[in-house]
Parts: sequence; C-alpha cells; structure tokens
Amino acid sequence: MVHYVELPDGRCYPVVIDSLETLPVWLERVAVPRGRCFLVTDEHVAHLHLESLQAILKTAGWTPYVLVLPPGEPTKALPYLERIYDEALRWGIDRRTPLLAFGGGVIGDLAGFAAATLLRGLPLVQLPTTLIAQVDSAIGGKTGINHALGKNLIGAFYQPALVLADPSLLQTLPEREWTSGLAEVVKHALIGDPALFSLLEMRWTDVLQRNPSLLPDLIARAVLVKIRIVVQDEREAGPRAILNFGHTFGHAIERVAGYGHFTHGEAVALGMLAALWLSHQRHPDLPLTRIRALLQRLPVPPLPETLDFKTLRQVMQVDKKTLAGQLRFVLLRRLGEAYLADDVPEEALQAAWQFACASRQTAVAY
Ligand SMILES: NC(=O)c1ccc[n+]([C@@H]2O[C@H](COP(=O)([O-])OP(=O)(O)OC[C@H]3O[C@@H](n4cnc5c(N)ncnc54)[C@H](O)[C@@H]3O)[C@@H](O)[C@H]2O)c1
Ligand SMILES: O=C(O)C(=O)C[C@@H](O)[C@H](O)[C@H](O)COP(=O)(O)O
Ligand SMILES: [Zn+2]
Repeated sequence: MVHYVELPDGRCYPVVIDSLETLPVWLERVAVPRGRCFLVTDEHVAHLHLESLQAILKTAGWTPYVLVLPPGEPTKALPYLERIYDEALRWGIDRRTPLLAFGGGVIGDLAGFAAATLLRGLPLVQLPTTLIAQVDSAIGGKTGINHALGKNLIGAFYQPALVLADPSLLQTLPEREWTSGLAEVVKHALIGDPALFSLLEMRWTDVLQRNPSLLPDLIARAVLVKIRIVVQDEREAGPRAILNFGHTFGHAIERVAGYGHFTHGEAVALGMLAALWLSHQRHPDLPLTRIRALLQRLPVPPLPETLDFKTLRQVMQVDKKTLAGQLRFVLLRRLGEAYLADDVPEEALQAAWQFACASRQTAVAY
C-alpha cells in the first residue's frame, strides 16, 4: 500500500506500508543513489531488527555505516545530535549519502534533524518501527530535539525522501509502547476520521492484540489523516496545528514528569482528556462520555507528585503554539473536526486538568 505526500510546490514522497524487503526497490524509485548509507538506530531496535535490515541492504549492493544510540526520550537531545554529526563527518558522508532513521519517533526526530542540518541537507529515509512513528512522526517533516525548557524546542521542518513502514515490525513492541502509539491513532480519529473512531471502538480487542489482518488498514487510515493535514500547511502556519490535539498539556506533562517517565503517547492521552473537557465546555453536543470511554482504554501510569497544576501551567507557557504570551489550544467542534482556539479562559485550565486526572483514576482496565 502506498500513499503520497504531495506538497503544493511539487515536492512529493511516498509513504509505503509494506515489508522492509521492498526497501531497495523503493530507494531506486525515489532516486536515492546506491552506494553507502548512514543508518541510525537505537539499541532495542538494533537487537531485534538490525541484522535483517543490514542483510536486505547488503544483498542489494548497499554499504551501511551503523550508529546505535541508547533507547528512549532522553536520547532526543543535543549530545546525541553531536554524536551523529561526529560519526557521520568522520566516516565521510557527502551530500548524496542517504541517512536512514530506523527506529521510533525519538530516532526519527533526532536523525531527521541531523539529516536536515548535516552538509545543509542529506536525503532522509524514515524507516519507522513504532506505531507512533509509522502513523505520525515519520511523516510530515517535523524533526528536532528537546531542550531542558520544553519538548521539541529546537528543530527544523525537513521532509523525507521516503517513508517505509513495515507493520510486522510492530509485533515486537512492548505492550506499553503499543498502547502509547494508539494514543496518536485515537488523536487522528478524533481530529479527522470519525469512521476510524468507530472502528477503534468496535474492534478494540483486535487492536490491542495487534491482529495482523487489521494492522495495515489501521495504519493506513491514521496515515491518511496525517497526510491530509500536512499537505495543507507544511510549516504549521495554521491548520496543521490541529495535529497538536492533546499536546499543549501533553508536552508539559512529559517535561514536568521528566522525559521518559511517561511515554509521549501516555502524556498525549492525558492531554487529550483535558482538551476534551475544554472542548465540551464550548460544544455541549460533543459526545464527551463516548470519547472519554475510548481515551480511558489507554493506560496511563500513576502521576508523580511533582506533577502539580501550577508547575504544569508554567511549562505550558513555552508551548510553540503560544502567540504574544497567549496559550492556544486545539479543541474539538465535533467528532472528526478540530480547530485552534486562542481564547480559552485561564480558570478553565485547572478544571480541565482535574477532569483528566479523575478520568484516569476511573479508567477501565483491560
Ligand atoms: N515529528 C513528529 O511529527 C512527531 C509525532 C509524534 C511523536 N513525535 C515524537 O516521537 C517520540 C515518541 O516516539 P516513540 O513512541 O516511537 O518513542 P521511541 O522512539 O522512544 O520508541 C519507544 C520504545 O520502543 C522501542 N522500539 C522501537 N521500535 C521497536 C520495535 N519494533 N520493537 C521493540 N521495541 C521497539 C524503542 O527502543 C523505545 O524503547 C517523542 O519524542 C515525540 O515527541 C514526533
Ligand atoms: O506533525 C505535527 O504537526 C504534530 O503536531 C504531530 C505531533 O503528534 C507530534 O508530537 C509533534 O512532534 C509535535 O510537534 P510540536 O511542534 O508541538 O513540538
Ligand atoms: Zn505527538
């Protein structure tokens, strides 16, 4: 299955949902010159899947240089970006050397930013291995690293030449990473695909069990929401911001709890509960109970004591959507339709947070 990201200025790249075995064919098609390539991955992915990828590449006449980084959110940081720069430059990349990002959103965002900046731009190939990366982070060109003050504060928009998502790789994901990825799938359903929302409700058991017959379609539907939004507004001048549903709270939660305490998806799941409450205040017809019920199926670990509303509110202020000091929130008008609001009353925020915390405590175990 292939979908194309067609940007208005004519740039275009495929998002392929297929086996990693097809990689060499796709590299030829997108005219990435065969020869040497620079491959960045993390220890977990390397342990499970690097041998197969290297074999595929070598058989097709590629010579990969492999850099394996530690796993997890703390790797999305300046020291590891420097590490990529050092190794790539010492090894002797040139402007035609493709950089292959083989991993989850951490590797994709970090290596993507390295590709954007090394020699002012290397061909970037995203080989996403987590659900989050396959449906969200590998597509659309947001690359970057975290800063002590907040998530993704340093980065660039840089589109890949190719995204190849192999659903079979997701079978080795730990349970927690799987449900974390489902948070962004639910987000895509809420902001842009009510039929996907119904599918998630109806086939939740299959979804949790990663039923291989369901995965390609599930991934494709979520991918299509992302592509549809990104092509309208590559650099988030406006409509793209709706992909940030749940992220104003979510990013602050990740930062305050300490990067890595919550997964990105867990923090976004909590953030979506808060944003749901804010949305329902304005749009009482929104099916709050129904949406909350699906969000409650996403497990979130206990909240640490440091996560008090006052600190969270301070950190939210550095959100990239903030304009002239004014926080902006993505709200739902109805199931499948979201918009950016800049007039959410300050006093509503604490109540929204309380709603999120209370919803988590009454979450349904599965
Ligand atoms: N650029 C974007 O548009 C965008 C969108 C969404 C999220 N993000 C970013 O993505 C990051 C979260 O991504 P993530 O959840 O993929 O995190 P991650 O990259 O840390 O991966 C999660 C864990 O799964 C492991 N893993 C990866 N693939 C595996 C596999 N196939 N089998 C077993 N284990 C595997 C990793 O080693 C890691 O331990 C955050 O930094 C978030 O900000 C970016
Ligand atoms: O692609 C986008 O645009 C998104 O907002 C997708 C988000 O899921 C993702 O977490 C993104 O990294 C957030 O970007 P940021 O600009 O808010 O840091
Ligand atoms: Zn996200």
